[in-house]
Amino acid sequence: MIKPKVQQPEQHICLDELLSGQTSKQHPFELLSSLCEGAIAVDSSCRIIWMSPKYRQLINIAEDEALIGMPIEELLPNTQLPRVLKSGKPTFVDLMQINNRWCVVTRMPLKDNDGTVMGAISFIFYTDLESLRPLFDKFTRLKRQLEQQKLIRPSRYALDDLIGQSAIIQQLKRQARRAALLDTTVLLLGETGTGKELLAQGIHHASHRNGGTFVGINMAALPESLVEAELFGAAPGAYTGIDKGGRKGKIQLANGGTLFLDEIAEMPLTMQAKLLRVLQEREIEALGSNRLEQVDVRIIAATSGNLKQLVDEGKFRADLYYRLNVLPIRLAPLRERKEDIPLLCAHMLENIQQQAQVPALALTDTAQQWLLEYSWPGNVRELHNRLERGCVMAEGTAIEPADLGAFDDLPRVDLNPLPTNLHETRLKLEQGALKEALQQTGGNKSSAAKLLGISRATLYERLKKCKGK
Ligand SMILES: Nc1ncnc2c1ncn2[C@@H]1O[C@H](COP(=O)(O)OP(=O)(O)OP(=O)(O)O)[C@@H](O)[C@H]1O
Repeated sequence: MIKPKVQQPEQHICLDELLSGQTSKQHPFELLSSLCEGAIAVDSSCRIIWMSPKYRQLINIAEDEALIGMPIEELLPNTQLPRVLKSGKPTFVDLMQINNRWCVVTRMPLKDNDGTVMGAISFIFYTDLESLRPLFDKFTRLKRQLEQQKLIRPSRYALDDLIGQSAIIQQLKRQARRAALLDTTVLLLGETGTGKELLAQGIHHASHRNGGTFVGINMAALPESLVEAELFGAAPGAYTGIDKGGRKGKIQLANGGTLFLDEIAEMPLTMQAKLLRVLQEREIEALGSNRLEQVDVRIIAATSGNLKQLVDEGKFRADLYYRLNVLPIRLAPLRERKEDIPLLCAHMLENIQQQAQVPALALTDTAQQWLLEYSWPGNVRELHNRLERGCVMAEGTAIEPADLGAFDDLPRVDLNPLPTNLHETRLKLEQGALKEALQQTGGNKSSAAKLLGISRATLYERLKKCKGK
């Protein structure tokens, strides 16, 4: 059955009627002005054609200041009236901050009898938001929840996402699978960028807790004053700015799931005592509360430092260290498992090229060779960053060592034209020649040595000398 078309009432004001006063005996703009807390109208080019006295007061504009004809965006940079003009559609209820006061605003297009948009008008209906308090409270609560959700890092990775064929990676995966079954506290030890967070997510994913939440928090990124409320939550009224219902901490948010404490060595000593109670008693006490709450979380902690040494120096609680160190798992640096580099590169290049929608770029043989020779202080994260850089910098169809930043840490050659120490000058010239030769040969050390007329061994020795400078 064909439904009859329902005519929607047009939601706009007819400008001709408005300006000719046909809508009322009173001047139409005066009528509008009396209905609300302020109103402003613009023409089709977004210039002000009228403003009510109350609106002037609201934005602190003197009565005699001439504003007619001025582009509205010069006066109110955040105005939404241009949008209404463009779309020809009204916005009925919007919140807008004018002079630090929240206002409820309604905006309507002004149309002529043919329906052509000739301008737009904005009405401020409320400046006292007390009557809207419940709506406002709900808005604030939802906004805060959203912010908290953003802080919760969802478990996006499974153990299969850990790339590598080396015996080290295979063993790491086996250890992680066993840890996932055991539900005990795990301590991940490894340099920056070795994949500690990735592994923590993988363990959560493979555990019976995978229906719960994975909550990650980086202790190094939190100011000390916020650690307690962030981790343990805060009772209502614990300090100003806390919601009526109090605030949940990360431990509560991870209830039933896994809490990942990254850079645990940075945790302040006072908080270490509270964390110990979580591990021993499985209970927490929110900031400003004297009530204990039971929690069921699995803790995975991680550090790139030496926790044992911190214990010996009195900077980390020994009892907490032993509680965390139940199942330590070491993640080897990339330089100890270089055989994983080709596979990692293949996966990463595919991802980068897919995401950036750029044509496929391969690595030249010399670039591959350089990747295997480099020491990778930033580990897998650095590998990813260098490949991303390579994809951006490559000029031809393949990525050269220079595109990966291979020669960045060779010192810059800056020759002083004035006579100076002969030894220094010779060294600088030598550095320049080495850098130039490597760049010309795309990083191929044998070719560079040939070009310079020295042996490969001498080239290595000179390079070492340059880096030491
Ligand atoms: N074996 C791997 N396979 C695939 N990607 C990896 C691997 N290891 C690390 N990565 C990637 O490298 C980046 C760094 O990993 P992650 O953040 O887990 O390291 P981290 O050890 O927690 O670093 P930090 O100590 O600096 O926080 C991430 O993008 C991660 O996905």
